[in-house]
Amino acid sequence: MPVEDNDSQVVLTHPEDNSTTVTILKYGANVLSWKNKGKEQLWLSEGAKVDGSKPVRGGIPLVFPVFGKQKDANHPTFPLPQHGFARSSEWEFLGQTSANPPTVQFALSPEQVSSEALKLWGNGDYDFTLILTVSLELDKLTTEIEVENAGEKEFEFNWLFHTYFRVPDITDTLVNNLIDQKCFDQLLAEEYVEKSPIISFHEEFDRIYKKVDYGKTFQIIEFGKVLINVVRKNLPDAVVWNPWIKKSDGMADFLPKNGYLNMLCVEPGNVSDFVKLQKGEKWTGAQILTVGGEIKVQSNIY
Ligand SMILES: O=P(O)(O)OC[C@H]1O[C@H](O)[C@H](O)[C@@H](O)[C@@H]1O
Repeated sequence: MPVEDNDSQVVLTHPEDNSTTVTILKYGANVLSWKNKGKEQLWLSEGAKVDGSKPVRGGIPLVFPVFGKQKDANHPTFPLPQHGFARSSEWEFLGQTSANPPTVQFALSPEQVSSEALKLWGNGDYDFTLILTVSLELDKLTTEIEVENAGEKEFEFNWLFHTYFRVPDITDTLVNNLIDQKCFDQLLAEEYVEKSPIISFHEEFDRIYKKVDYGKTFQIIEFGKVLINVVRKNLPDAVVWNPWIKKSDGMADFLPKNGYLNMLCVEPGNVSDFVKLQKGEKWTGAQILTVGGEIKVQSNIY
């Protein structure tokens, strides 16, 4: 069975390799697991709630319509909770759109969002349709989002795939191709230009890399081997995050407590500004994740 629809989850299995699978929770349309040839690629907290009682800690949470907590009291996203409501709403499973590569779609529109949450965004005056498409290939997972303004009123939103990758040891993990990119360091609350040719992790890390050329591939590397390549379509920004000891200790659903050693978030999105959609307009963005391959060194001139 290439696609199984259980009550709360949808499981895709690659027709040519039954150890290549992806599991998606309908709540949040949160990818919980991506196994490539038997090897798990994503980190999911052992304390993650998958019963719809709170957003999932791990996998690929979906961030919409705001990233983080809005500071501008005049912006319509200001009343929303951190990272919006897409990750805490039950999405509708639309079904399978292709058998090979196995591909499925999920939808979110105001009917699926709690009326309390809806009211927190533009007084509930916005109408929208979100379609998430998840496609599983050998050595490759693609997640694509389409946002449509289905109402009368223009709205603005952020989008982000908050992808938690599983890594053997964060202290041996590197990320390349962010040199010379503008970034906002959320810990220092300062903007500067990244000068490291390759990023390493020795403490809490929380940076928003802004408007990075689409030709750039971010590679997660360990001991000279590429674990994952992250390619973006129409998602200019990337958040890189590891909570380290103190921050993960403060998150009740972050388990085991030393789990920060085995995870790294590289999160493609549109968060440094808002996407604006007029009535009837559509916008799409995607992340394309592939396993392995050669190291690519890309400066700003390549
Ligand atoms: O705890 P959450 O609401 O899931 O947010 C988890 C993290 O998301 C992003 O990566 C932000 O850059 C972090 O500042 C935040 O801590």
